Amino acid sequence: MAALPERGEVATYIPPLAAIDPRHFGLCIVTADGTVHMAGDALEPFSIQSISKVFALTQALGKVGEALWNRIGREPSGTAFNSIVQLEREQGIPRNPFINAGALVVADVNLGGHEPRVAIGELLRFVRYLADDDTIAIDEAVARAEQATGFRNIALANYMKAFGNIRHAPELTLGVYFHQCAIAMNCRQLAMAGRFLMHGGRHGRAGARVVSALRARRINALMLTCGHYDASGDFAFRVGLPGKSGVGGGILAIAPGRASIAVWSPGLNTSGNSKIGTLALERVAEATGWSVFGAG
Ligand SMILES: NC(=O)CC[C@H](N)C(=O)O
Repeated sequence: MAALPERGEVATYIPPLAAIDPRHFGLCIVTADGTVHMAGDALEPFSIQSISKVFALTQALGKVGEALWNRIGREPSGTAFNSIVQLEREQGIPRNPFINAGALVVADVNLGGHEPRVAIGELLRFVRYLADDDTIAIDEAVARAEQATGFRNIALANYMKAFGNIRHAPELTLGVYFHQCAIAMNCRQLAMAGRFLMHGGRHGRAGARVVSALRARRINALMLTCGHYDASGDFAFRVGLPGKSGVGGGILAIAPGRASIAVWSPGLNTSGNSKIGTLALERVAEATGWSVFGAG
């Protein structure tokens, strides 16, 4: 699937993602007053993949609070999303919650001694609540494919288990992780779900509190510094907003106080982030002046 190299290449290591047409493009911007702007395939569902790490992190912080940081760092890794190299030197403590190793520890926290389906159901309900949309569902074919081919993730979970930083049987923790990555959403649903991060932790501008303002600020900070793996610096340089990508080609970006933005284009750059999605966000930031670093 390298027919359109200027759009990047779709992820092929998860078989159902290899079959997605790279010509898709969708964009949804929800502004602070609740106005929804959409373009292209904004209502077409796609696999949110690592964007789920934002919602799972929020869930885990709700369960164990700041104690989470005893098991996960808050520094950019400078390595690929699925890298294992730092874990040996750093005693099984992942650099941050957005690389796969960190997200597996988050999944382990969310599992919390229950059956995987309890943790998965809880996350799905949380995402549906955030998006105000009960139709959001898990694509079971994607979850099964990841379970069958996710050897790197299986290695990461087992390696961290050896350090005692995975508390459950690794296959249970992996089950939670694979299912959260397989949540299917469209750009509109995703932008709606990101509103709490634009509104300082509130569901809408005057809505119920989802998390404290401090927690929302910190999640945004982690998205800015770690949301695009070893390309997080480049994303901050080009777009200037907290953002989280997924290998399904989606990106959720937050302009605090101004907008929640979701973009989807399945072709990826070499760091596994949507190539055209990043470009589109760069253009949106340029056109609107939205940036956490000041307009320009
Ligand atoms: N960057 C991503 O979106 C990676 C998520 C994917 N499920 C994986 O574990 O490899």
